[in-house]
Amino acid sequence: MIVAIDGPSGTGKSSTSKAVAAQLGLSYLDTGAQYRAMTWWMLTNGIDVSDASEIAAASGKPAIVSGTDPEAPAISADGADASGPIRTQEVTSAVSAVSAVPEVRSRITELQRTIAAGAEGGIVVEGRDIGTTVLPDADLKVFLTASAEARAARRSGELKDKDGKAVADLAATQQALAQRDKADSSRKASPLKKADDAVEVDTTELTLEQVVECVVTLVEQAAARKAERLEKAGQV
Ligand SMILES: Nc1ncnc2c1ncn2[C@@H]1O[C@H](COP(=O)(O)OP(=O)(O)OP(=O)(O)O)[C@@H](O)[C@H]1O
Ligand SMILES: Nc1ccn([C@@H]2O[C@H](COP(=O)(O)O)[C@@H](O)[C@H]2O)c(=O)n1
Repeated sequence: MIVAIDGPSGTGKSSTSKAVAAQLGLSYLDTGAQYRAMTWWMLTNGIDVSDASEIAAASGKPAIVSGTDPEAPAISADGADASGPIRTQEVTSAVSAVSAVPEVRSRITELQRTIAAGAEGGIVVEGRDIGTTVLPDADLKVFLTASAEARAARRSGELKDKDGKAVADLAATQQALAQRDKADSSRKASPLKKADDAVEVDTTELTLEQVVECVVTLVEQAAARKAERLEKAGQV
């Protein structure tokens, strides 16, 4: 089973994909982490991330390696653990500019296809263009959405001070999410977009557990349809 989960920022792609993969014994690939690792490597290696030609020229240099265990996702750039640094504000602010460069996308798309092809027991791949470009023949495509307010509340709820009090400014968080979505949806190369054959799940009013249950059911139904098709074709 190849499952593609796409959607805008903060809709629950990572949390849902990890939980679905863990529950169904599938591998898991966080493609946003790959773009973030490329961005982190560029920032720490003196690449001017406002210059698309400099980004393009450097895009083939770092070795980006992703783990696919949903219980322990891992990402490294040139052998250095990138899982902490890729979540900094500096990387989040620069990643859309880096990921818009076609040379970056073709390099990372190739990595993603190689990983998906090697995942013998099946894989859940989450990102922005998995159903449209990276894995257009996925067995199931899901497009997660949620209102701008719900997404901002979820994201700002993650940032707490030492006493556990939320510290993020909700309006600023909402604006930052909107800006990133606009950049990701309006770029020329493989923009964020729902695939025509994707199932849209609006998570605004759902708990994470309900979203996971819904996607697990969709995967099971897609697996049953695939088994039936293969049986009819005499391949099992
Ligand atoms: N249905 C839900 N209800 C409430 N909170 C949720 C729900 N789904 C996810 N969350 C929470 O929202 C936050 C964002 O989720 P997550 O990181 O999975 O989103 P994402 O779509 O992968 O975001 P990004 O694209 O920015 O990486 C997390 O704190 C997560 O626990
Ligand atoms: N398939 C993808 C996945 C991600 N991106 C870019 O990476 C950024 C970070 O993604 P997160 O899911 O970790 O927030 C995202 O804003 C995109 O710019 C992408 O282009 N394609």
